[in-house]
Amino acid sequence: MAPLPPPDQPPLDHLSTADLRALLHPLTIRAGPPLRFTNWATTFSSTSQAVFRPTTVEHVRWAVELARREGQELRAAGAGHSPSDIVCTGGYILDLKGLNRVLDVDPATQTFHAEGGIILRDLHPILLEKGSLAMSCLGSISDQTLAGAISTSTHGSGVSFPSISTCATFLDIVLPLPSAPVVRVSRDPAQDPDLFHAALCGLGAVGIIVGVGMRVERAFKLEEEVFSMRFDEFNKRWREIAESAEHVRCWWFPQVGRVKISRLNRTTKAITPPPSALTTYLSSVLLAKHIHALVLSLTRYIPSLLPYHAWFMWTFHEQPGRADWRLFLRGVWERVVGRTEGSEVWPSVRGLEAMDKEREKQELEAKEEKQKLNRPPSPASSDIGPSPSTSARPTSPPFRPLDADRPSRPTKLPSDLLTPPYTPPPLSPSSSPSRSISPLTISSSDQNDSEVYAKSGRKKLPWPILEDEPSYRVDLGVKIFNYDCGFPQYTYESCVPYSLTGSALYTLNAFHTTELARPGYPLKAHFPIEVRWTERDDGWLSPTGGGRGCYLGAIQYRPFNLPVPYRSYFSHFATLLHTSFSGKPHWAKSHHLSPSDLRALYPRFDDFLRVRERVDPRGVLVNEYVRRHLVDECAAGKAEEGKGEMERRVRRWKVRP
Ligand SMILES: O=C1O[C@H](CO)[C@@H](O)[C@@H]1O
Repeated sequence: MAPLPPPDQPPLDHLSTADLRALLHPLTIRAGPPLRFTNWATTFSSTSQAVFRPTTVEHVRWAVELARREGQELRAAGAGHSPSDIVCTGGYILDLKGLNRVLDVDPATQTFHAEGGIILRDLHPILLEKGSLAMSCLGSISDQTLAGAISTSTHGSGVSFPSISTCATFLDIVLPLPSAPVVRVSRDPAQDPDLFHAALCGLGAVGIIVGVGMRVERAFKLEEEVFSMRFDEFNKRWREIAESAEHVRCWWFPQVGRVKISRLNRTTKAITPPPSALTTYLSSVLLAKHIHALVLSLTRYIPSLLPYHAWFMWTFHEQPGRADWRLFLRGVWERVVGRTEGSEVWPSVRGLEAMDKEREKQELEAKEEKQKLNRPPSPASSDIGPSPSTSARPTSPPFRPLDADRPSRPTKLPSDLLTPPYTPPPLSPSSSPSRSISPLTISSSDQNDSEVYAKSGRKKLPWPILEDEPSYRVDLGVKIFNYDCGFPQYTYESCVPYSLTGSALYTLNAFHTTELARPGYPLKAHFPIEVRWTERDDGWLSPTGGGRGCYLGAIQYRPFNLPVPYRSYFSHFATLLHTSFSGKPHWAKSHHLSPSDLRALYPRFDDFLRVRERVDPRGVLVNEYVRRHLVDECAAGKAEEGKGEMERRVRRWKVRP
């Protein structure tokens, strides 16, 4: 392990525990609300002994050393966004948000070095101002800290874009070893690459990430095209769609049988004017927040309203075409007569038989796919390999690239990102996928582009690919990647191998459609289901560490912060994806897999545990989350007993509901 330069880390042995406490005193909170950690979704909270608010790496070392000497549990807290108990502890919490400096931005190598506690939202403007740089891919929000996003393998969407942590070039980590050393780790064989690969999705269990070196790209604008499709068409043509743009993300409304698709490409076109303040208020605040929350709170008592509400929100808020009451009324009518457009699986006996047959076929495919997973990956392919069904399926005409009539643009990152085993691209500006654009100035060629776009961009594409007008907008990358995720929510997300996307979607649709047909809609599922694709990466515990993947995410909103039923729905959703498709849960989202379940999914699971034991032999960083999912089969066993665990947790730290 390569320690940082010695002046940064004098040994701590000369300090007694009392000295450490005295040094930490001004940074310590021992009373009041901050002692109660609550995550963003207000779904998990814990009361700790003390919260430390370090502003320097030295402060972090003192806190880590104190916890190690006292035998206290210590967990790093970032922005608290994770909808899980990953941070919860009755011991010490290290609130890293004060460790938020950007130490270096280098436009020449397109890299930066920042402290781990910086929130992504605060990092973006600094990268832009200091180096005209931007992160290559982001998820739907930038509310997480840099270290938090790395530690949980936070992802965006794009078949050529791996998770955020893959862009890390080095990490500075404080270890809970004697004297709390700070080490710099990287892919370099001299810089403990094992610890680096463990820390790329380290779940706060392999040290405290205080510094991050990261590869970025020249700041860019994105053009977004939004259109919608019937689910069955989407289910057949998902691969064409996923590979048709740099970033593609989809929101599926199972109650409506349609999918909203957003395709993003880098562009030099002019930024499009935002909608008026009134339109934004009516659509994004009044409708998407207040009315949505009001109806969802009613559906806690009358769940049969949910499918109608899905049609309402689809018609008036989500679908890219013009809002039209007739569309909503058609949805209501279809619901009344018991059929949902866009689904090939009708809830009739005939439909259910067909569904069972197809299900058997899917299971067989999944089995074959699982067997393939156990074989070493072929060096020629970046995903697990095409499934027999998907490769033999092209019954429809090829998906027409939506910008066929537009100037061509780069669509992929360098091919060395796609070839396993993963080796990071050299940090030379010439290897960057980006182009020299200034996002803040609109050149005359931008204006020309804009005219071309205005003339050719709004063509209606042929039935049945597009039934409504696509909509377009251009803005800075970050403003397009991120969007308002509404209000607090329970979420569950699972990553299935890329080639199983179609089968997994089919199975989920069969499940939703069957449940939709049951009187009173006991499934009580909200909407939408998010569908996003991510390239293979090299984190040992990254869900896409073994190959390109498709993330499928369910959301149950908490209107006005009220609890809603979600366990039964998420448990079906999770079990379907885990058992039939080797689905790996997103680590930041609450799940029930035990160490042995996870060992079967991750070939480097035991390597991770070995590294963990090496850097944290006293288990300072082991909280209940880490025990349950990584190190203690017994803790997980108790969790699987079901309610027992939940009740115990409610006593130790209140879980709502
Ligand atoms: O991935 C996701 O991020 C947002 C915010 O947590 C959530 O809506 C979605 O599942």
